Amino acid sequence: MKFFKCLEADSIELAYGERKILQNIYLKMPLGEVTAILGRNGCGKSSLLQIIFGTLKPVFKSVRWDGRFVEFPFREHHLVRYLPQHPLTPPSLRVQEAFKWYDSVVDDSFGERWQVVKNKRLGELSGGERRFWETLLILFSPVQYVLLDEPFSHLSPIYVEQLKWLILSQKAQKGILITDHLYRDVLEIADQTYFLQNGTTYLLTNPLRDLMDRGYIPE
Ligand SMILES: Nc1ncnc2c1ncn2[C@@H]1O[C@H](COP(=O)(O)OP(=O)(O)OP(=O)(O)O)[C@@H](O)[C@H]1O
Repeated sequence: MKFFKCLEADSIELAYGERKILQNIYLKMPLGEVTAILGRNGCGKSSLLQIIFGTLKPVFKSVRWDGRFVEFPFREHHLVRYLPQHPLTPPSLRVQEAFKWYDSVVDDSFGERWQVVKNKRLGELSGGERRFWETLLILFSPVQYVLLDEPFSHLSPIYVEQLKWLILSQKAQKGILITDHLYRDVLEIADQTYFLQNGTTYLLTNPLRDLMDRGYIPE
């Protein structure tokens, strides 16, 4: 039997003051697969990604890489990078410089769009264009895992399609954790999907049916 390496998030407890946000979490993110988290606004998805990345300190957590407990995953050499919901890069930086800075590789074969955009400053791009290139900055990083928090937000449908294709093209080399409210697009590329509700993760076995039953999408 073959065992695949994986990143695991287990027994996470998070509270903001008296308010419990996360309390019974288990996520298994195999290398070479896309793992998705869906859930209503405010259920704790972004907080969970930050805990897995290591920048948000919860009451308790066990984040393990290949079975080994990792306190600060973002400090581990080439382990993980995180795309937050907010802009990531200084607006004065040129796109090409940002890619160099992150050691992310988009070569000239990526096409005419790279030629057009590479010398522009990130602050000169539209909201959707900036989101697209910042997502690629993380996606093409030389790391084992990328955590993508709402990468489809602000993107027009053609960009969403391209991004889905690019995420799948990176799967051979990486583990990818994604959360986004464009659930149909997420389900299309996910190998497994968890639903986050009342602080607990549920692995979905029949995603569309389960999402209706849990009140995330209408009947
Ligand atoms: N620094 C903070 N202090 C207090 N409460 C917070 C803080 N950050 C987040 N929260 C609360 O914790 C809950 C979870 O927030 P989080 O951003 O993780 O949700 P989310 O599932 O990512 O939401 P969305 O889908 O809207 O992006 C929310 O109710 C939010 O108001």
